[in-house]
Amino acid sequence: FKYSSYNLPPGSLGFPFIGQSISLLRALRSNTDYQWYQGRIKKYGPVSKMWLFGSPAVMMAGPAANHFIFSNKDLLFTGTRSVNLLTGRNILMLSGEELKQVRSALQNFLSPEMVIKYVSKMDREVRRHVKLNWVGHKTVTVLPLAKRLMFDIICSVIFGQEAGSVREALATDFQTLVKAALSIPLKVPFTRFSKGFNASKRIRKVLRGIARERETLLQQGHGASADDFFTYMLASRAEGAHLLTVEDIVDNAIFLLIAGYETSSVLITFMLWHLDKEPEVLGKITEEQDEIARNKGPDDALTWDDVSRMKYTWKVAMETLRTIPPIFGSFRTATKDIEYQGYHIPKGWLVFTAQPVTHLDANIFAEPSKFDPARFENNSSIPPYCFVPFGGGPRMCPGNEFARTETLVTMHYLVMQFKWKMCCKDEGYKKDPSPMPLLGLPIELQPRCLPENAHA
Ligand code: HEM
Repeated sequence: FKYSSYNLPPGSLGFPFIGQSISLLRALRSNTDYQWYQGRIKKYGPVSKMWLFGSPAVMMAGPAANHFIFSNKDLLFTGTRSVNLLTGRNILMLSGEELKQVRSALQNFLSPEMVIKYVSKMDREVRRHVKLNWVGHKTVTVLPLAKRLMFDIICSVIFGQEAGSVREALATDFQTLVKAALSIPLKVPFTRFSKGFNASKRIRKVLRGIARERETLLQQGHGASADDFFTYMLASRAEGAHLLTVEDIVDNAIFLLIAGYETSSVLITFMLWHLDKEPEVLGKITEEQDEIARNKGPDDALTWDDVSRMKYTWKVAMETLRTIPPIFGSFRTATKDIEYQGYHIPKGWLVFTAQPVTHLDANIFAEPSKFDPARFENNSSIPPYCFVPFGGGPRMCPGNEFARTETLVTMHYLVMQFKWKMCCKDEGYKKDPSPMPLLGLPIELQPRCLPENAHA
């Protein structure tokens, strides 16, 4: 009734607050989400309305919808209530001048010029992990190991020299926090949410302490050589680049730590999952990595130049991101009434687009279910807004170069040192909502005979 003068998109809103949430979450869990989106598109067309996650929502599909969502200035990022309560005032919740300042600071901190400096830290962490958790083991379970590795890498960049002690203290709390992010925000003891909330308080206390310490060091003129996120943000504040308080810097550090390890660990896990089924692709990656190793001494760390030569390995990563994107969709909220393809979208409604709709469209990617890294041979043949694992437009993932580099460094050492076989050949996966192999991907490991002169 409220919208009687509006031309709302087709589709039923269903039960208020619940609507289609359970049905979408169920489809994600059973890995039939693509069929779920297609079912709606067939029934209502590429734009349709529903209730989702407590809000009236509009699902849009296709490259034009991706473009619209990524670039419309009246659509804002929104976290769920749980995410907002757990992670505080981070980049996802900001708008206007504050967003501009934070976005620019994070983008600079993760820019290619900075990532070049992080390669040696990544190399050190990957070698340490491989030695500790992989070498000498007959079987390992990939997902938890990849998560811990990616967490330690992002910690080494956020905390700098003190990363070791901080990450030991916080790793479990971060896992609890991430698990709570999609829970119902009930502060009742022993619920997922209240455990996450307590974890977030502990994390915030430790990070606040570190930030204050770095602030004092900077004021005393001792911070110049520090290379951690806190010093970087405090120094850029002193130069007038932003006005963030210590509390804001802590909130953004928490968000970076989460954003920085969940997604890339999924990518690494599914690269190994695909490679187990694709011996030819594995052969080509191995050739590329052997060639890089051949030109290095046994203890030489990988360099930016080495990473830049891993072109085929990155194509395999892109094909993995196309087939199993770590983030299934982009969500925004309309800050005022807007129009899309003749339909009205009222202020306050959620708008979302799902990546698989374009990633698995046969008109864009021929034989979409085939795993074929060669389709990325010529990137310009992929039309704009069709391959969007990192989103697009002004809010595109600023960590994409960081993710590319840590993924390639990790794949180098895994491919060089091991052959692997999935313990359960037909292990499938679910999305909860990030994709995860049903058993976490247990694999049998065998050390690989290295080519002559190769480093490891
Ligand atoms: C394979 C790995 C990754 C994937 C697939 C990925 C994907 C994404 C996507 C889809 C978005 C949201 C885009 C949107 O809705 O428009 C995003 C945002 C973001 N990502 Fe990533 N990401 C990855 C790794 C990383 C890493 C390693 C970092 C940090 C070190 C990072 C930091 C961020 C941040 C800060 C945002 C929010 C940007 C903003 O609000 O403007 N991501 N990412």
